[in-house]
Amino acid sequence: MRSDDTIFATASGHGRAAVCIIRISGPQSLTILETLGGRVPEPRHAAVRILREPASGESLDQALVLWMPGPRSFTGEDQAELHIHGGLATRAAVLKALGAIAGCRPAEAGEFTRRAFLNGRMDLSQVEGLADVIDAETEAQRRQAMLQLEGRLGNAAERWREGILQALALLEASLDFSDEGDVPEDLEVDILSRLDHLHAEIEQALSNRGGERLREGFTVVLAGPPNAGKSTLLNALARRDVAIVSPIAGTTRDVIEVHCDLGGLPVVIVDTAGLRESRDVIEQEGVSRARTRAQNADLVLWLIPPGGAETGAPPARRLLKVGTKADLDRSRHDCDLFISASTGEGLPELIAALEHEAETALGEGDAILTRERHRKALERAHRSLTAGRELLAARGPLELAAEEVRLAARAVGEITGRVDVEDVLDRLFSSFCIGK
Ligand SMILES: Nc1nc2c(ncn2[C@@H]2O[C@H](COP(=O)(O)OP(=O)(O)OP(=O)(O)O)[C@@H](O)[C@H]2O)c(=O)[nH]1
Ligand SMILES: [K+]
Ligand SMILES: [Mg+2]
Repeated sequence: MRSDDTIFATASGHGRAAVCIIRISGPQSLTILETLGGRVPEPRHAAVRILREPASGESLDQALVLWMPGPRSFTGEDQAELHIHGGLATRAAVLKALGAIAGCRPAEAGEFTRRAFLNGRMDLSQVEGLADVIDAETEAQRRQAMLQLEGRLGNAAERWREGILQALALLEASLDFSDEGDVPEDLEVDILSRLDHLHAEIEQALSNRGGERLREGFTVVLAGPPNAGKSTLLNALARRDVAIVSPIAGTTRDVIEVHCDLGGLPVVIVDTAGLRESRDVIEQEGVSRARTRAQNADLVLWLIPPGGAETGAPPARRLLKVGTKADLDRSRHDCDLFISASTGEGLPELIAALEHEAETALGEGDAILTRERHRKALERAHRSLTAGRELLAARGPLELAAEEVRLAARAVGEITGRVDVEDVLDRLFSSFCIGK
């Protein structure tokens, strides 16, 4: 992979479509546009051109073309765009013509965005924000992703890093003083109070887990004895026939997931095998998977059919007891809610309860951290700041305190990619699709 190659890829989805957008980025963008489409339009002005196969002159398609010289482009390089017709043969013909041009090759996954990052057009947290904008399935996820793309996390991280570096500069200065056996006390007090402040801010950001959960979705596991009505409820919540329902106990074995949008919040509903002792090895596997999913869920709905026991629920972070088949009988005690998937009774109340639970867990969209990667980096920064403060307060070796503060700055810098991030890069960009 050479970074001075000119790369191209379809930026729109796969399959037949009215229009297909091909992005081109790199030093040859201008000549490629000229070779295929003739006269190049004004920068950032769309124009209609007939695209021609360079060798034969045969017309390939009528396209809308754009010329976007760097550095004011997405990647920061010279870029061109071809909006061609989205037929499969048209697309194949234009891509083939592009691939035949020397020094021009198909882009790798995430390569456009990688170039944007390397050219300083966006920081790593914005790159992730962009990925999240593309993956967002609900309104709350979209809003959070946009805030990250606009720099909410990146700006916070930069502010912390600068604050830490300022404290470090003061520490280095007092190191010089201490060589003369004379560390001004007010300087140390100043450094400590700066570190305290940063420590508290980072701690607050870490305490909010709503962002990561909003990205991943709030997980609700439907659990209960066989025939409790779990799959029937899943189908009712999904409003489609996702899972097989039958009067035979032990119908469901696999874990079945449905992504729902409840009031703009992402909720993943998970149907599982009925919990019981079984000699059937396949059912045993299903039951073991059900228990694992229940343990990791944000919420377990423990479904109790008429005549069923309220006990036997798997260990869970949070659990609601739901009496099912209320049309038949509702004599069970101690249920939080009653529903009947057949008559629809109690379903609005159940959905409202789920919305409320999701809202409480996902927070108000004010979380700054949205990924495990951010949390790991910030936790390391927090630990180093703690160690640095303690060393300073205990009048320990200043060199060691300074080293901890330096480590904290580096850890915070990983969030935006300002320091040593080669290993982070490959992992991140390889999760992108081609053409991004
Ligand atoms: N009367 C009535 N029957 C229901 C209701 N909900 C489900 N049933 C019936 O109960 C039986 C079992 O339903 P399922 O949804 O397959 O139950 P399950 O908990 O998924 O069962 P397993 O997958 O075997 O563990 C089916 O015959 C359903 O039609 C309800 O609200 N009222
Ligand atoms: K069943
Ligand atoms: Mg089932």
